Amino acid sequence: MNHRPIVALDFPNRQEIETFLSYFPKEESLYVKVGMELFYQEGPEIVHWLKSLGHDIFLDLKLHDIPNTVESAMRGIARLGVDMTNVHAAGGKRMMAAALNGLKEGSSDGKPPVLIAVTQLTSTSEEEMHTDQGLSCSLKESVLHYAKSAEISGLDGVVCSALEAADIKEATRSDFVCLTPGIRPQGASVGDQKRVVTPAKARELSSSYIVVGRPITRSEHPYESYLSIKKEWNGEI
Ligand SMILES: O=c1ccn([C@@H]2O[C@H](COP(=O)(O)O)[C@@H](O)[C@H]2O)c(=O)[nH]1
Repeated sequence: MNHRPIVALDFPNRQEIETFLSYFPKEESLYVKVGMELFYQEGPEIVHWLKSLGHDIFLDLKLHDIPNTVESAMRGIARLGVDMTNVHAAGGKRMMAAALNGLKEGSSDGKPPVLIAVTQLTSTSEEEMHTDQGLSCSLKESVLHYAKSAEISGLDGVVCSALEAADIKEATRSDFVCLTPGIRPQGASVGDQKRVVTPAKARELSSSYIVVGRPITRSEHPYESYLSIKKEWNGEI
């Protein structure tokens, strides 16, 4: 197994990314996450630049709007040539189907990016879900409900905590993707995350991809931290 953790490039500008990437060997092809912070500052050019360096891109903009708006936005995202992107499952089945349609229409090579849906953010606890969202079911039930909705809408998978991945895999088709942020090596600071799992545990619990930000980006030795997390994720330590 040689799976790369997806590195969340949560930086405010390209200059800070250049500094961060200078810790990595030039030939190391990474799978990186471009999120709102970076994309809203630097725009689509940041995607083109990262691709030109040989990196794979997960564009994490978590779209959530009326179906027509999301469909049009996804047409543009497909033209950027990213590898994976996402919406919020809470936008509903019609919105998710429209997102998929937009991606298909926008991809000139007939290979649209992988499309996944956020179920419950990994920074949300069960208690917060009850009070903030007014839901009375368990968090796991809510996540499973959103995962099934995403599958029915034709999406490739979901964003969830690794804590829910095994149940989702059981309830969906065999190649359904469970991309799991909220990853923390043993003893690392949890920050604002609530449903956290170590890289080794995420592997055990059937995550398809792990997304890791601060344990790598805020490390004094980013490349060493990346390699150590990658090894743990691949079951090598
Ligand atoms: O439910 C979600 C969805 C997305 N994220 C994103 O993943 C990274 C995690 O960063 P850490 O620094 O490792 O906490 C971040 O970019 C989030 O936007 C998530 O954490 N949870």
